[in-house]
Amino acid sequence: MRFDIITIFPEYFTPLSASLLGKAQDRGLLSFGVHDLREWAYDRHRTVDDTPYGGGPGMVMKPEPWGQALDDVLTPGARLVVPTPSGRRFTQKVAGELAASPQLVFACGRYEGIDSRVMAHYSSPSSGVEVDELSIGDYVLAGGEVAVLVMIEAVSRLVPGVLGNAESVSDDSFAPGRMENLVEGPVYTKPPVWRGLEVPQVLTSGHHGRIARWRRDEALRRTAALRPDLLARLGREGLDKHDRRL
Ligand SMILES: COC(=O)c1ccnc(N)c1
Repeated sequence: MRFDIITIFPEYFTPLSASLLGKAQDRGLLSFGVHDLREWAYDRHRTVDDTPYGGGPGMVMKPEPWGQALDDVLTPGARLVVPTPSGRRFTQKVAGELAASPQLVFACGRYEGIDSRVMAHYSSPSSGVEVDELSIGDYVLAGGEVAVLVMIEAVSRLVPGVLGNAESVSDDSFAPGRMENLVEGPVYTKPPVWRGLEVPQVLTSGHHGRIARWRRDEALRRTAALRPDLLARLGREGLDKHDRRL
């Protein structure tokens, strides 16, 4: 899977060569291209922004450099992702959708945002590109770069082979299927007792059926306590025949 990022702060993306993502690159599972938008700003001062039409504070990113950059970077079938607080919510489900794309191109906006004609241009059916304006939560950042790091990490771990065999995404919080609209329960490792606190006995019973039931109960309990909004979405169809007794 190919990720391309267009930004005026390419240095934000040095973490991509670290840990999980670095190893996945070495194994050829993922590839990243980080591009400085100013490479496509052809005026003497390499200008990428200007004052907003209609007045108001701040600056808006000019369409010309973005159009040149995106024409060069986008390939057929790519998805153009524009991180913005006004976008649709980025969720585990959306991450799964994006993980199916051959190429994701992220346009990192700064200032008051990117001239809206850029998204309109690439949203037209003739562009052959799908445009997603996505938000990682209800708050505003100085630029889209941090949001892109969040989305790249959430998406790339879903790409087959990126996580080791020992790790599975199917039991993650929010994972489609049994965990959709649920958060995971508590986890434990050695030592068996720590500062007088013991590991729940069921987890050392070796009884896999009971352990799975306990984990499901704890996920429901934790979701009810911390994310009642998710539990409301779970509905009757999201519960299995044993859940009703909770
Ligand atoms: C400039 O981008 C943002 O402020 C942003 C992007 C994605 N999600 C957000 N919640 C904010």
